[in-house]
Amino acid sequence: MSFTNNHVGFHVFIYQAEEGPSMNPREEIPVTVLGGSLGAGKTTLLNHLLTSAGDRDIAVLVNDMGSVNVDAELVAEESDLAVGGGVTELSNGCICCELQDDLETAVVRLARERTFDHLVVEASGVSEPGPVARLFVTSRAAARYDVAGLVTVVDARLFADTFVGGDPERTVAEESDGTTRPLSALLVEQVESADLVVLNKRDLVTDAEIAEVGEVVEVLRPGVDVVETTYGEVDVGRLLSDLHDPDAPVGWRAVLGETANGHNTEDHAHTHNDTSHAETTYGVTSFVYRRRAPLDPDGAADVLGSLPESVVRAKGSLWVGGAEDVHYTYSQAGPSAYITAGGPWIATLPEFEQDTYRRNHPELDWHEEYGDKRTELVFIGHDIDETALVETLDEHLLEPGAPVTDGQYPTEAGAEVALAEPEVDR
Ligand SMILES: Nc1nc2c(ncn2[C@@H]2O[C@H](COP(=O)(O)OP(=O)(O)OP(=O)(O)O)[C@@H](O)[C@H]2O)c(=O)[nH]1
Repeated sequence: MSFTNNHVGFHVFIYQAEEGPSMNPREEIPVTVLGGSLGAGKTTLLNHLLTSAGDRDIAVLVNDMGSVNVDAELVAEESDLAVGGGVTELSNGCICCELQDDLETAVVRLARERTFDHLVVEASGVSEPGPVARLFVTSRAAARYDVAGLVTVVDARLFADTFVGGDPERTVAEESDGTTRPLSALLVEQVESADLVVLNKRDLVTDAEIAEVGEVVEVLRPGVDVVETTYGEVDVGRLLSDLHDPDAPVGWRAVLGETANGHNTEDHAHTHNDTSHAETTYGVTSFVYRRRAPLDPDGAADVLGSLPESVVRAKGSLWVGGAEDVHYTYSQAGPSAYITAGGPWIATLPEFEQDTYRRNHPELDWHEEYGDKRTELVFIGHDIDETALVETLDEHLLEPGAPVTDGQYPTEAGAEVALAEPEVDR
């Protein structure tokens, strides 16, 4: 079976086992959200899933935009051939006409109209699975569904080339509507939100490369389940099992000593005004740079916009000279680095607001003089020359309140400055 149409929206395929659905219709339906960069092997994995579904009735929802159309055909076609007509399209082949991109309406309606054991949603190429999964927790869909897992399919070859000293063929992730994001940032964020990481294209990397990729994945998302596959041949039971842990640690937060909700898990008194080290995990190292002083904006841009290649991931809070009220955040993943203006530091709020905030956030690392204002950056990578990096950053520290004449960053909340961006695909 194949079909073509020019609608934008979602396609749903339901693989119906011969015995019919086995679940109680009133139970919440488990949802697995499948993410991964363009070409990582999501469609290949979906085809494997549908051909190995056994007695499960699985609904697969794929984002139908431009090139993804072809994927929809592939899923239908291949599964059709392999399982003998078990895959059917919902609502005359396309539910997009009235629903457009309204995934929420689509899944609520799907649960009402059809009975199936498990929903698999393919998140589109440049998105992270997290926001799609949140839909099943916070919207009307929450009543009918339960998130079973966020699965990220990683192109192991591309990941190795991007983070393990290679030379990536692609550096920018592009959606069919023309939206682009640095591929490195996307790869990191997709791993950081995963419950299960499928390291696909195992055949294209050496044993040493896959070991290094595994190390980086582990430090980005400590304790995450990892499975290595070729052509997406993952154990279906494992893929669809209940894997989701909303409190699972994110690497950079763990290095800071924070939980998934941003709360500190330890007393940092001993690390004030100094760098602190996390355990070395599998040879990938991480450390925190903490100072109770602002950085000069030009210097920060220079250093943080051209970190050594040994740094895979850096993230944290910036106190910037000349914009002393604004809590900036910094985020780097491989060759991309951004500074974003956040809200005000708590220390700049009226006193009663500070008190209320601090009562509600007793874990907030508060300095007698500077409150929460701090420069606090986590660096994760391979054999980073920590001493050199710390010295360079220290050279750009300013006295709190020192005047800054140039190099200002925008101060309105949400404003972003790109310090480093990868070149568009060669
Ligand atoms: N060598 C190798 N190729 C693979 C593997 N898995 C998938 N491929 C190939 O990689 C290409 C992309 O695979 P897809 O499954 O279409 O990837 P995708 O993530 O669905 O891609 P988009 O839908 O474009 O985001 C195809 O040519 C697959 O045949 C693998 O394990 N090894």
